[in-house]
Amino acid sequence: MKNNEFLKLSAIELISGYKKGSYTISDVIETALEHIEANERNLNALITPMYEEARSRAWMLDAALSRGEDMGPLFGVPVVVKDNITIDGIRTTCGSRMLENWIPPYSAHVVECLERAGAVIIGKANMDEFAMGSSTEFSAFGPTLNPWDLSRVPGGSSGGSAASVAAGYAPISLGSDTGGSIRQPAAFCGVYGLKPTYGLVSRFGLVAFASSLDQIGPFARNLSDLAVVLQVISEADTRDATCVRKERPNYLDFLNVESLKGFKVGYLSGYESMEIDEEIKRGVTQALRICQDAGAEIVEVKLPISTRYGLPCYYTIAPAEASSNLARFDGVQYGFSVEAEDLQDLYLKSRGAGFGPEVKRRILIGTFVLGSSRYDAYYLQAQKVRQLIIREFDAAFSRADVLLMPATPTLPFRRGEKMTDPVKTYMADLFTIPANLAGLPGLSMKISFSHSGLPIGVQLVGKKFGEGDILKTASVIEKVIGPAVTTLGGDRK
Ligand SMILES: NC(=O)C[C@H](N)C(=O)O
Repeated sequence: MKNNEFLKLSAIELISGYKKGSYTISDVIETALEHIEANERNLNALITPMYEEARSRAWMLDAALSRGEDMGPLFGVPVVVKDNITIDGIRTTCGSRMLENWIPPYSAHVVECLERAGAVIIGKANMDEFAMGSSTEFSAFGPTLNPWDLSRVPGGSSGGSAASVAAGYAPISLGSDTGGSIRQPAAFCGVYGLKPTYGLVSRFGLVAFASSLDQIGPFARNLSDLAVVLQVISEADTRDATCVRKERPNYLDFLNVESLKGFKVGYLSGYESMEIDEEIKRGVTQALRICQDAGAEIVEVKLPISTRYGLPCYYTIAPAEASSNLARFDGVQYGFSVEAEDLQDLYLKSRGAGFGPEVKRRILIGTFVLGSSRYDAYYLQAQKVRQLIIREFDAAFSRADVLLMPATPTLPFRRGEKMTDPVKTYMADLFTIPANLAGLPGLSMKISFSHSGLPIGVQLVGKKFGEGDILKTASVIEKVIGPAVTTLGGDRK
């Protein structure tokens, strides 16, 4: 096998090659690291590549393999982890100057799970600062570019995680999604990205942005890999009080279904009149047709409150929570500090120099809506709208098992295009935010490529803990359109 071929393999294919002795884990990791080194100058998908750690872990796993030890479900598989998820001893920057030199003394629950499963973490992915943004242009470490077109953004905030999987750095990666940060970059980079149900995956070790919305989830290039990672990281954990104790199903059981007979797919109507890219609308229609051909009943669903008020509701609640969560970065803790005259001056100067423009904007908005004279008019009102959105989804799920809709209103946009107008950037989350507000799982997947060669994504939203329904529907679609591909000479179809 030519070395580059390793980079196109799925996690499951890699493991089967190790088992057969076709190549070693060190061969694969070395190839991935060389590929990263050759491409990072263009792509900038990683803030911290972990060359030495990955090499020694690969060596250790090869030795374990030769001793015939048990292989976990991600044995020897290269993985990239978003840089707001802690790894013991590896700096975790959150894309911010504020944490530029912060080395956490503990690993996130999901990282422990990955390591127990045998994964080899090869780098920490670039991201919008503190996960605030939709283009990865708000990283203090420079923007990540879209591997399908370097003049365009990869989406955000988990742009580095999505770009890594699309560019063949690793078959899987982890991101976090507060308002679309997994699903929107997955759509822009043409890969799978899943935001699990709120409470399915422990956030222990995830640096908090908006705690009532944040969830960690996987990126992959095919559904089997995605299901394996979900299985591995969704292990219950008492260190996150929101992580549910209920038993998780075997997510692989939902794949390889032949038919959707007796299953109802909700088609989100009413958005056609909005400013949505025509090719994305056609992508949704194509996905619906595949479901229908597989025997699903297509029912019309309306979400008028979510589509109209989801965005302002999110951009009130998320900044409010962020302004509180980010209060801990005060110039005293976490290492970042600036010379100052007194304590007040230290706060002002450290926060002034440590945070970038979008984070400052969110803190200002959050502090504003929580002010005692404005709390009722903004924050409380947004909480009421959130309840209405939850009820609206409950009604929709009394008619349908899953909902199918666009992942984003536009194809990947050009670098710099939306930097001067934050509201334009916020619009990128139009279709992803409602699932966060209602705590529901959502998957974004590539359905095809546009005439200009850019990936087109669609989104499936499920009931609470309905990841299985999503995987089942997506697997029927994958069977027709094939898995996602890397930019390494894969067919764009
Ligand atoms: N964090 C997210 O899920 C992304 C969202 N675009 C935001 O900036 O809040």
